[in-house]
Amino acid sequence: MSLILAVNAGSSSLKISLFHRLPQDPETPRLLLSSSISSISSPPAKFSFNDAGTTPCSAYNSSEPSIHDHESAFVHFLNRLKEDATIDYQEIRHICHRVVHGGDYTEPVIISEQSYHHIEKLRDLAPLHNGSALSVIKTCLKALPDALSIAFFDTAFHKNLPRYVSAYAINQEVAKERGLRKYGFHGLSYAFIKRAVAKHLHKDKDALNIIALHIGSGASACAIRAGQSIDTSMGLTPLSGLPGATRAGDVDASLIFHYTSESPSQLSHNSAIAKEVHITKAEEILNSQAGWKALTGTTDFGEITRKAQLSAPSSSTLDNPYTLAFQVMLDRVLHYVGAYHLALRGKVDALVFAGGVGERSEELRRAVGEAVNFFGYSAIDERINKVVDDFESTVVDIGKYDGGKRVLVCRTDEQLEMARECSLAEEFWG
Ligand SMILES: Nc1ncnc2c1ncn2[C@@H]1O[C@H](COP(=O)(O)OP(=O)(O)O)[C@@H](O)[C@H]1O
Ligand SMILES: CC(=O)OP(=O)(O)O
Ligand SMILES: [Mg+2]
Repeated sequence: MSLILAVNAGSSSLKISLFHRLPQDPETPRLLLSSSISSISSPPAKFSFNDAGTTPCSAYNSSEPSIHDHESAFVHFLNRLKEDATIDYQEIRHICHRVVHGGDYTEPVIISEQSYHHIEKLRDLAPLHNGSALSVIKTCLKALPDALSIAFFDTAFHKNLPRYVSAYAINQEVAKERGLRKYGFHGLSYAFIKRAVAKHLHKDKDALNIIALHIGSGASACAIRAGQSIDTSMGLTPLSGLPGATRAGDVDASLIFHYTSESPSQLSHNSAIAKEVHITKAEEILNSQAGWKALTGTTDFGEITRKAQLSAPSSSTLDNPYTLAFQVMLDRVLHYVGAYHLALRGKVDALVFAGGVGERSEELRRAVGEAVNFFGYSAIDERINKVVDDFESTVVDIGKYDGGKRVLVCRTDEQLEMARECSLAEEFWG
């Protein structure tokens, strides 16, 4: 039996799936089990382990205060896997690792000393991700030495961004020398979404035009034309664009120099108020002390929608921090949907919601749906929007059949995307 383990180190979670590769059908690896550790950045972490191979499928859930980072999360998973009587973990031949920043690497690579160092060098450009992925890779090399570790990059999907989209308006010699350009992220998710939506719409995936929203702890939007990413909201790092659970998203780049602990009255008496801010401090503030968490105190977008007043916002309802956080998110999402609608010249097959929030927040989908209706998207069918979780299919159509462009929810699966690519190229990996 040839097993493929796929590991996805997200900013707040570690998602792991184990697949069986069938040589007669390499395109469709069969899921044997899946596990997830969520809320890693807001402990206690939640651990789940679902054995899809047993009938009925057995599920185990627990709260794990001992898990404090991605490495301890992975070790916890491995210990649980070793106890599983139905699986022989020694049969794992390939381990696929989602690595968010690949820099100039645009294809998956086998982990070697050279590729490991390449990923390590990019650590600062994905501070919530590359280091965590490397800690899991290191654990795998030690714990499963006979399996081949392969890195799959989020950035790869955006490799053909037009130069005028990827270029920042800065000195291009410096930009080239230091690799300062838009890379874009969530690429494994967008690759999965592209295939799943094309199948759902019975369209050739290389003729598909969609606006995809991957909204989880990290959130981004992507304009896909003829199957290719032509713009995306994250940039040099996964910080820019939409706000996330702990990330600020787009802010005026000068803001960080003014983000000091001094009171406004002190500031107004100072002639020079901009401070020297160390880069690591700036990164920490914008990546880990911002986003919905900074606005409301919680990283859980579900809690935000439960506590927000969702009717039309007014100055009094916006005093409620949950309402403010919801409206900020909605405003930024609409900003990108509008821009990408134009980038695609209105030729859009579907608007697609994905990611932990996109797949679960009926409220955000409803609010976005209402706003984009005049662009010719179908009105949201509330009977479906409210019960998306009850559907088993990968793609759920939440738009009414009123002749408009489709509005879809896609249960994205970065682990399956990697396992599929790995399985198709097994001979190449050896
Ligand atoms: N019922 C829900 N409604 C809205 N948001 C939810 C719900 N459940 C989870 N979420 C959000 O999903 C996010 C996790 O998304 P996910 O894509 O799994 O994360 P990651 O970015 O770590 O991969 C959490 O930050 C949480 O805010
Ligand atoms: C790129 C990124 O932000 O990923 P995630 O949403 O999984 O943290
Ligand atoms: Mg994720």
